[in-house]
Amino acid sequence: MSLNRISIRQAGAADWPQISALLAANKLPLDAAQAHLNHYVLALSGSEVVGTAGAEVYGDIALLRSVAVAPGLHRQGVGKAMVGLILDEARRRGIRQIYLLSVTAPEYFAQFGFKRGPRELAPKALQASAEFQGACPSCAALMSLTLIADVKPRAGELPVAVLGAGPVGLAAAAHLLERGITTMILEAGPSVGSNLLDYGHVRLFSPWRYDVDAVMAKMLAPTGWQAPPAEELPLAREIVERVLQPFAALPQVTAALHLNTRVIAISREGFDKVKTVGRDKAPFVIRVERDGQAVELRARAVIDATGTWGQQNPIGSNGLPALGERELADAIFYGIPDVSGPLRERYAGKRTLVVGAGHSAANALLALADLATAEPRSRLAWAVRTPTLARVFGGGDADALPARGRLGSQLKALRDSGALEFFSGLRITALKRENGAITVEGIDAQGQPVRVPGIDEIVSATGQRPDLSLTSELRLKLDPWLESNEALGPLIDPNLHSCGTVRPHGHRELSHPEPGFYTLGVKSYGRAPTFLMATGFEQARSVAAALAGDLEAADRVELDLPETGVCSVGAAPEADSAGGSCCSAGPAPMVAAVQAASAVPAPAKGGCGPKSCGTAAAAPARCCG
Ligand SMILES: CC(=O)SCCNC(=O)CCNC(=O)[C@H](O)C(C)(C)COP(=O)(O)OP(=O)(O)OC[C@H]1O[C@@H](n2cnc3c(N)ncnc32)[C@H](O)[C@@H]1OP(=O)(O)O
Repeated sequence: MSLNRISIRQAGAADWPQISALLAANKLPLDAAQAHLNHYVLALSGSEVVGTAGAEVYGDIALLRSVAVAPGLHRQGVGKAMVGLILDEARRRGIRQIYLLSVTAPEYFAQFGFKRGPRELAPKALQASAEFQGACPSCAALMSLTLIADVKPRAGELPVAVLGAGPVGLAAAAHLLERGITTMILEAGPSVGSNLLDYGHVRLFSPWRYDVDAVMAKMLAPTGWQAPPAEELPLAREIVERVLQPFAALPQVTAALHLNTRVIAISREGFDKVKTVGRDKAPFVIRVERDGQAVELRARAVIDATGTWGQQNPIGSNGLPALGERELADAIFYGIPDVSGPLRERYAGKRTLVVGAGHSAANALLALADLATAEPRSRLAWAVRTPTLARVFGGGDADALPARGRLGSQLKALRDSGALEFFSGLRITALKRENGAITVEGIDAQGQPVRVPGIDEIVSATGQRPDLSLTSELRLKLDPWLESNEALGPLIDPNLHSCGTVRPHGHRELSHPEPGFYTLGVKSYGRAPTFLMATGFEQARSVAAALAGDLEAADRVELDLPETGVCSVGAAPEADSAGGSCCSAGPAPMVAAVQAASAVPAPAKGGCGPKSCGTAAAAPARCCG
């Protein structure tokens, strides 16, 4: 930023001598300022510091202080530019309220919207700060400015609740906010993208261009956010770091986002599932657990984008936990363990059985194979329920997502190399602890009993299923076996399709007999393992348009998904939802986005005034600020 020949930049530790000289010349306190320099900005004329402003940040509140401009440059907009910058950065950081103490310039700060208030009402964190503890005199006026208002819907206008702050939930929130719809995002985890972070080490096979929702990108653009390289493949955690966290830091998103808020159940106010008359007018009631307390929130519509990651399928081939599975839980990892990172010791030198035929299993097997190379005592076994492996190995070079094709080809090469014991057509029925190891029991493709003794660890990559307990009091229409939205079932049934192309679909397919309730994202596919993040973004666009009453846009669904290269005509060889088939792009883990480095904007920077009381006209000896 430059005002004629004045430039403004963030302060650094090396700037302290010039900053302290300017503050002292303006009789502003130095106490504790140096500790907050990372939230200070400077105005420079050449290399000379001619202005400064700073903030002390305490969670989601801040104290503006140290606003000073060299006398020869007063009233040229330097102060305004610095304060404006600090307020913008504070909003971006999610600071809800900013305070200041000033003796000389309350009227000056009033032009930014700061209002005076009783000093006793300042939050405790500020009361404990150096300025409140004596650096500013007791007569300094307390002023405050609300940067992010709490989401309180206007009378009669309840928010739309988005359940889940993963990529699709946040995309839905982006589309709703863009349309001016009051939105409330409820996320069980402590961070946005909590599920993605669970397998953050996994490289996804969809390049960035499929992994960033267009409206999220549009909302991020004014912050200086840079889209990641379109053709690069992200790690799962990079999607969180490079897209979801910067998006969540936008003030309007921060204001709508409730972390650590687990949805327990959803119903309609005053209506159980049976009662019909007037049902469509009744608000939704969302029961959540927050800080150990059950709380009920109201919403005019609900978008369930909670995914399926929290509900891992069991190992038993009949969909029930294998006999003994629960008792052996400490030796079973459900998902994709980070064997080259924190879990290396758990698997090094062990005999590990991977169960599952999807991309998650492939990732786990390839990582364990690398570990076995480094730790030759490690041994690897792989069990799949299907006797036919064409879909497991995927379309290779014919796959429109090269990384997805490569994953299948690498897995085939590993199997062909003999580096692993391979059990195809194994339907696991029981797990037992025998002689200090696990014995796996099952039936082979010919119906003959199979026993695999001597397993130390099991990685279960058998896919996920939706948690339907949240919605048991709502009227949903689900596919009887996929538990997907009913209308999507025939489009994605792995018994019928071996192909990744899903007909474009939107709000109509995603709605239920329960008016105002939509299932989006991986959960809309139920147990079908073929969901792509890009599908979810289009779902979000269509549903937000429908909720805004823009049916023309809502019905104009457009979806261009990459082919798998293993499309077959007619029925697929065998349905096997275990851990994501090679249809489409597999479960969310394998599908999403890019690589990292936090794109979260730099923290806010920002001061009290003279250190003693008196009127400004009397030019007090100590200013505050
Ligand atoms: C929270 C704290 O930091 S409190 C400490 C405040 N700082 C001080 O007291 C140090 C001495 N003062 C200064 O350094 C400067 O005068 C500042 C920082 C208050 C203002 O910076 P400047 O760059 O001169 O102001 P800027 O150009 O941004 O704004 C000018 C406008 O504010 C108004 N203004 C400037 N100072 C004051 C003031 N003390 N009270 C009321 N209005 C003021 C001017 O009338 C002008 O309005 P206009 O544009 O309509 O003419």
